[in-house]
Amino acid sequence: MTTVRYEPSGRLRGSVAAPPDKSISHRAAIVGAMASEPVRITGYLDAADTNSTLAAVQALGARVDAKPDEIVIRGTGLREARSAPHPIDVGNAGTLMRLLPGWLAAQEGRRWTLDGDDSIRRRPVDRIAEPLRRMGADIEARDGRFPPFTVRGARLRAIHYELPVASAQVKSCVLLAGVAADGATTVTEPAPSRDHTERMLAAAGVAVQRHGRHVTVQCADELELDHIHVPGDPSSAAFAIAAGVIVPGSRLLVRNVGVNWTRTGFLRILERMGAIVVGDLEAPDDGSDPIVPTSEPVTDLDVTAGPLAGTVVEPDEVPLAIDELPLVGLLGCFAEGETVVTGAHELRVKESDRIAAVVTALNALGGDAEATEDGFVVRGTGGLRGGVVDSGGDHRMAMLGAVAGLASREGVEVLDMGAAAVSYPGFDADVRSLLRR
Ligand SMILES: O=C(O)C1=C[C@@H](OP(=O)(O)O)[C@@H](O)[C@H](O)C1
Ligand SMILES: C=C(OP(=O)(O)O)C(=O)O
Repeated sequence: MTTVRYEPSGRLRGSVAAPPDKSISHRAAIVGAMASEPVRITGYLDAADTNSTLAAVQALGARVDAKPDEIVIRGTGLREARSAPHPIDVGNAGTLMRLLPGWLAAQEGRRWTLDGDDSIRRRPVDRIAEPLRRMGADIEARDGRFPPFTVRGARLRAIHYELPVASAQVKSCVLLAGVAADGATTVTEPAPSRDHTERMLAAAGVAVQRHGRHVTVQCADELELDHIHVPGDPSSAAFAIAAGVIVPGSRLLVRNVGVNWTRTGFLRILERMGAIVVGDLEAPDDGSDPIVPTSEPVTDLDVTAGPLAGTVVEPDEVPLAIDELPLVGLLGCFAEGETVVTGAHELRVKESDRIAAVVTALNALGGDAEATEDGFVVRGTGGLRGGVVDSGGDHRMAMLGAVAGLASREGVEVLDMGAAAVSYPGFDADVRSLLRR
């Protein structure tokens, strides 16, 4: 376990490029494996989670050629995934665990087991088992809910599925299964969540339409796309942005940040808190236009430190900022008044229970945070003293601890900082490049 200490940094200056997007990389590898012709992927994320996805699609018969600046995947086609003699290891990656079964469910007469690390074994899969069973596949999970679990493929029927929770992973699983089912599959979301799967399927020639909260995919014979470019990850960029906002005197450029509006909830929350972050964001879509975009916009963000005010994050905003909510808690310690996150019960089933983890970490550093059933309340205390944060193996908690250290009065020691490699292996080097030399 790597322990790393982050000292109070003084103002941050310079520029960093956002690392490639984890969500889009997972999807690119899976869609590449589902395609019949080779798919070239540029900007693929080289991190633990997305490497698990490359290994998984190889185990299913896709060929992966990794070159220094691109990956070429020669897929098996929509309905030809190969049987695997061993369980597929999803490692720590919830997105892989919940998206891949959508494709596997459509493989008639074949069966796979999926398993992962200790954290993954605590994360529920009944949320994908239910719709996939309704489509005709069979899923058996430990205690009915947890990995390891098996997926038995079948000839799938199209369904209309109303998501009980706003989850892009469950939506994507059903849409991927829908592409290979008979007919048109519709998913209804309680609130919009990231739409990378819809955009990528539309780019691959699948008929995808959105009507308000409903997304419909028509079945297809094959996916056709020859190139996918992965933009920078706004969830990873959020750590540098947060540091730039709370370390007094900072001014940073965070380059190549994906700004698909379904990922920029954190930037809108920051704006309400009074932060100065300037860039060319995609405008939110009100759901009235059925056409799904096929591209992923990017921008450079210019970040300046300044005073912050507390805010309330409402349930509908949660899916649009889900992985950044721990950082909203951290920012709350530096803001005037109260910062409240509501409707975020889902945080309890991430790599760790992120409601408990955030509250424990912030209080250990001298903050004033309280857990609620579905979120937290943080009272601004004018900053943080410092201390020790245990990441508990959760990459986002590790990086939160590091940012807290830079902005603290006495520094922060992060236990198991190595967890950052799940999504952002270059995090420590990027942060240190912003320190005054
Ligand atoms: O679809 C995705 O790529 C993701 C969706 C979110 O999970 P949920 O769908 O469980 O909210 C998010 O927390 C995760 O990091 C990635
Ligand atoms: C929750 C996350 O990812 P996953 O669900 O893919 O493990 C995350 O990256 O914060």
